Amino acid sequence: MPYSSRKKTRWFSDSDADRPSPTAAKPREPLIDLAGVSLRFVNYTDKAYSLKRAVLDLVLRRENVAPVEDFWALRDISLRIDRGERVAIVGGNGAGKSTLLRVLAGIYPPTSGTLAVRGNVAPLIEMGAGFNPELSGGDNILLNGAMLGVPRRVMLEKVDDIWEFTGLRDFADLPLKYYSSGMYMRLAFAIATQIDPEILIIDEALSVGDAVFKDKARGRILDLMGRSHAVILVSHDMATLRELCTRGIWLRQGQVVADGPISTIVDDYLAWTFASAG
Ligand SMILES: Nc1ncnc2c1ncn2[C@@H]1O[C@H](COP(=O)(O)OP(=O)(O)OP(=O)(O)O)[C@@H](O)[C@H]1O
Repeated sequence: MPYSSRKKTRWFSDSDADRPSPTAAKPREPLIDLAGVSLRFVNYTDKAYSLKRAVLDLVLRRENVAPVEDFWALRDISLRIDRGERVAIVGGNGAGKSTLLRVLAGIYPPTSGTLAVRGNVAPLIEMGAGFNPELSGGDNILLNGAMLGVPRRVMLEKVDDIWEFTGLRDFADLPLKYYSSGMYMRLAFAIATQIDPEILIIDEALSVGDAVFKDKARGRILDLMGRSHAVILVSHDMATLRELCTRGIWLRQGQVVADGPISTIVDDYLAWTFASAG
């Protein structure tokens, strides 16, 4: 993935990895380091801003005339994730969880602050976003593989596994536009998980497909988690987070309100949720 060109993102070098930790007896190896990361979305809020006015602005070369409203989805986030950690991000709707994952995956560059990442990142986010509905399932496997940076030769070796896993081999030549949404997600999931990630980022991907496929998908995610050096997981399923994660980070309105052992964070978050609901 061509993340190295992204602004404000520093990628650790191998020499960083070799450097002994000056403090800890058992060195902790940082894989992700965020310092003061904030992210601003610019929302165009003026409902009266019409196409006609946009054309006039263009013709008259008027700039920035549509009123905009800044929205800070992440505010001053500093955190470090070490090798071996399995981190859950919890928080209510709109707290900034998915946005934080996208920053970690290099999809959104921070507006301010710095992000350093060591290792290749596999985001199970927006799976199938690069699919072409006009192409067959088979062609989409190769296309998606290329987008994930997997060489065609390697992807060809995986095709059989992908069809086996999805159970959709009979539909390999069918254009994707004729797949049901469940079939589409199965294929997207199978392709996205044909990778060998160092850092695994998962956004609510534990509930893909029908009951049978869900079990298979979960098994595959557990397998990937076992092979990854660090995992960052977003889910509203607190029981799953307790089971799979070691550490929790609680986000509220784009800020970290608590960071600690998973059981403490889930307990505190649930207590706060019920207290604020009642
Ligand atoms: N592309 C965007 N443009 C403008 N605002 C956005 C954009 N993406 C997200 N937001 C806003 O940023 C805030 C955080 O969104 P985000 O999707 O990160 O929340 P979340 O914690 O993942 O929520 P949920 O649990 O509902 O999925 C929300 O207020 C959302 O409306």
